[in-house]
This record gives sequence, C-alpha cells and structure tokens, in this order.
Amino acid sequence: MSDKREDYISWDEYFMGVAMLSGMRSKDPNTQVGACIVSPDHKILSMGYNGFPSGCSDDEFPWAREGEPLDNKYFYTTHSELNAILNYRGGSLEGSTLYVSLFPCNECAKAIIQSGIRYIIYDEDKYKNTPGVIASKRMLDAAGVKYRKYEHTNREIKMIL
Ligand SMILES: O=c1ccn([C@H]2C[C@H](O)[C@@H](COP(=O)(O)O)O2)c(=O)[nH]1
Ligand SMILES: [Zn+2]
Repeated sequence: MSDKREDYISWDEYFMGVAMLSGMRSKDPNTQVGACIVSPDHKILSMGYNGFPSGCSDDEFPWAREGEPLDNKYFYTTHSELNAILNYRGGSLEGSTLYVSLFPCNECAKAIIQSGIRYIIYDEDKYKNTPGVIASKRMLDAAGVKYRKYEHTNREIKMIL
C-alpha cells in the first residue's frame, strides 16, 4: 500500500485560493475582490469578482474613485459577493460558506443574509472603520451569520499559465 501525500492544501487554502484567483479577473485598478461560495460538503457552488454589469463596457464606464457620482465607479460596480450570489444557477445557498478576499460591505451583507449563506471567511478588512463595514457586521451579527479571518499559511502556490 502506498503512502498518501501529506502536503496537500487545506480546504481553506483551496477555497480562498479560488476566491483570490477569481479576483484576478477584476478590472478595478484599485481593489480587486474575489468570492467563492461553498456548500457544507465542500463543493464549489459559485464564484464572482467585482466589475460592471453585463453590457456595461469596462472601457466606457469609469474606474475612477473620485469625481462626480456619475463619473466614478461606485454607482456602477457589482460587488464580488453579489456577483457570486447572482451567478449561482442551482437551488438554494442555505447553509453555505462564502470565501471572500475583502470583508463584505453593508449591501453585500444584506444579500448574504437573504441568500442563506451562514459563514464568511474573509482575508482583508481594510475598510473596517467605515460605516458600511460597521453596519455590515451589525447586520451579520444580528442575523447569526458567523465570520472569521482567513489565516495565512505562507504556502506559496506557483502557477505557470
Ligand atoms: O463588499 C465589497 C466591497 C467592495 N467591493 C469592490 C467594489 C469596488 O470595485 C472595490 C472597492 O474599491 P475602492 O477603490 O477600494 O474603494 O471593491 C466588493 O467587491 N465587495
Ligand atoms: Zn459589497
């Protein structure tokens, strides 16, 4: 009988890796966010990244952070978590886990709660002091959605594409 490999990646490394890879598709020049939704039995249900809705050209809509509301990205971007929820073509997301590279904002928190996602594993929390993220945590806490920070393992994953 042969011994199995022992240095295989963990579930957390695997799914956060998929979320981060998904974020690499984002055209946002400042913050790329990736999300991966996983079933209780470790099946990937959906993925998403932040970007403009279908039909809204990445070359025509603005990527600026500043300027008039109609001339910057904030009115137009669909967040990675919402894209992952909307991309799901199956039945229910009840009981699922969301891996996401940035802590979800208040708008995403609403969609997460309403879709039945029960756990969030996030990487960065760089907007933790903003009202949006404070409101997000308040809603997630009230709704019983659990969240924890991803623990980096320092494993290097190299891909030659
Ligand atoms: O819950 C969230 C919050 C933000 N995003 C996206 C939306 C934008 O494309 C960027 C944030 O841009 P900044 O320049 O850092 O303000 O992140 C998301 O996908 N999910
Ligand atoms: Zn959001």
